Amino acid sequence: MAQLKPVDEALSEILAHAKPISGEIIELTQASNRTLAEPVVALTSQPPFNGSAMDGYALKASDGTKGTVLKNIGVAAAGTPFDRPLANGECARIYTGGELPQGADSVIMQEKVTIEGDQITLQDDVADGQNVRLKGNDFAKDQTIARAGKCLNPFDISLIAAAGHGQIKVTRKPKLHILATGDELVQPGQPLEQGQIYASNGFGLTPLFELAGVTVQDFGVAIDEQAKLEAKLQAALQDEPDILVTTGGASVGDKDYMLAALQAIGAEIDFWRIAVRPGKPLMFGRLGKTLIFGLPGNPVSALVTATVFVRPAIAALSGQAADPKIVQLPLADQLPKNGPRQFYRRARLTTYKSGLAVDPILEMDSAHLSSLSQCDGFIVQAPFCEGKQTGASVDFMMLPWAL
Ligand SMILES: Nc1nc2c(c(=O)[nH]1)N[C@H]1C(S)=C(S)[C@@H](COP(=O)(O)OP(=O)(O)OC[C@H]3O[C@@H](n4cnc5c(N)ncnc54)[C@H](O)[C@@H]3O)O[C@H]1N2
Ligand code: MOO
Repeated sequence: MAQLKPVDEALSEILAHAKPISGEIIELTQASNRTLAEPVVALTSQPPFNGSAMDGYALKASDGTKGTVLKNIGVAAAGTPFDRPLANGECARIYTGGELPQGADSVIMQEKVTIEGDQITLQDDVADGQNVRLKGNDFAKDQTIARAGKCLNPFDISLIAAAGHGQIKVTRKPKLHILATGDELVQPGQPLEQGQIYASNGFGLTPLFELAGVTVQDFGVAIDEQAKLEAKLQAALQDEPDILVTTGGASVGDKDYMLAALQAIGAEIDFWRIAVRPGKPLMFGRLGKTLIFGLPGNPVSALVTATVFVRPAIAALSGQAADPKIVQLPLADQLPKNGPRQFYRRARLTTYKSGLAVDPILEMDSAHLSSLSQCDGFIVQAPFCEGKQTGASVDFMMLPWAL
C-alpha cells in the first residue's frame, strides 16, 4: 500500500486549493458568524463628543474644590445638548451620555453634591476630566476597527454598528453539499430491517459545517453501485458547490466505489489515505472549482475528519486564517502511547489540581458514537509518540461547543 500522507502535508495541500471566495454586501443584522471581506473603518469617532459617564453636574475642574458653591444654569441630557457655554462658577445638570457643555471639562456625581434651589455645593474635590468620556477614546473616525478575515461575533457586530455601518462586505457563504453511500443505511424514524443501520453521518455533519459558516444541502444516500453513485455525485456537483463531502465507500472493500466513481466523473484526486486516526481512507480531490472530500463511512471517522480537514478548508474559503484552536492542557489521567497514525483521541475537559485539564477517553472504535458525544475535543498525539503521565501537558483540539 502507498505510504500514508502525514496530516500536516494533507492539510497544506487542501489549504493550497482553498482560496477565499468573492465578497457580497449584507445588512449588519445578518452579519453573525460571517467573515469580513474587507476591513471596517469607523465612520465616526466613538464617543462622537465629550460626554458624561455619570448622572451629575458638569463643571470646570478649576471650580472643583470641595465646598465650592456653583450655579446650575441648565440641563444637558443624552441626545439634547445644552447650548450655552459655562462661565466660571457655573455648572449644568448632566445625565449619563449627555454631551458636555462648552467650557465644562469634568463631571461630579450627583451623590457628591448638596442642592439648594439652583445652587449646588461640592462635597468632594473634582479632578480635571473626572467622569468624562473623551471624544474618540473608544475609536477615532477613519480608524480600522475590524480586519478583513475576521469572523464576526456578537461583540464585533455591536462595535461595527457603533461605528455607523448599516451594511458590510463579507465573503459569500460557501455552499457545501453532502452525499452518503451505503446499501445498509436507513433514515432515522423508519423501521430498521436485519443488517441495516441508521444513516447518522449527515445529521451531525450538517450542523458541524453550518457552525463553521456554510450553507449545507444534503443529497441523501447513494446505493453501492458505481453507475448509481456516479449519477448521484453528478447531481450533487451540478450547481458547482464550493465543497462536496461524501461519506462511506472510501476504503478497499469490493463495494467501496467512491474513488473509482469520482475518477470516472472527471474529478482529479489529489490524495487518498492519510496517516490519521480515525479516518485513514480519507480522499481529497477537485472537480472544477469544487473541493471534494471523500470521508470514511465510520461515523466517528467522518465527524473527526470533518473537524480536522473540512473545517479549516471552510475557514480558508471564507477568508479566515485557518485556526485549529489547539491549546496545551495538563492530563487528568495517563495517556497511552500512540501507533503510526496521528491520533485525534476523544477527551473530556475536567479539572486537575484545581486547573482546567483533559481526561482521555479510552474508547477508540471509529464507530462508537456515545464516546464521541461525551468528548469536548481531541488530544492530538503525533505518530509513535510515547505515553504520558498524569499532569503532563498535551495538545488539545477544543470543539467549538466545548465550554
Ligand atoms: N481491509 C481493510 N478494511 C478497512 C480498512 C483498511 O485499511 N483495510 N480501513 C478501515 C478504516 S480505517 C475505515 S475508517 C473504514 C472506512 O470504510 P468506508 O469509508 O468504506 O466506509 P463504509 O464501509 O461505507 O462504512 C463503514 C461503516 O460506517 C457505517 N456508515 C457508513 N455511512 C454511514 C452513515 N451515513 N451513517 C451512519 N453510519 C454509516 C457503515 O454502515 C459501516 O458500518 O474501513 C475500514 N476497513
Ligand atoms: O480510520 Mo478508520 O477511521 O481508523 O476506522
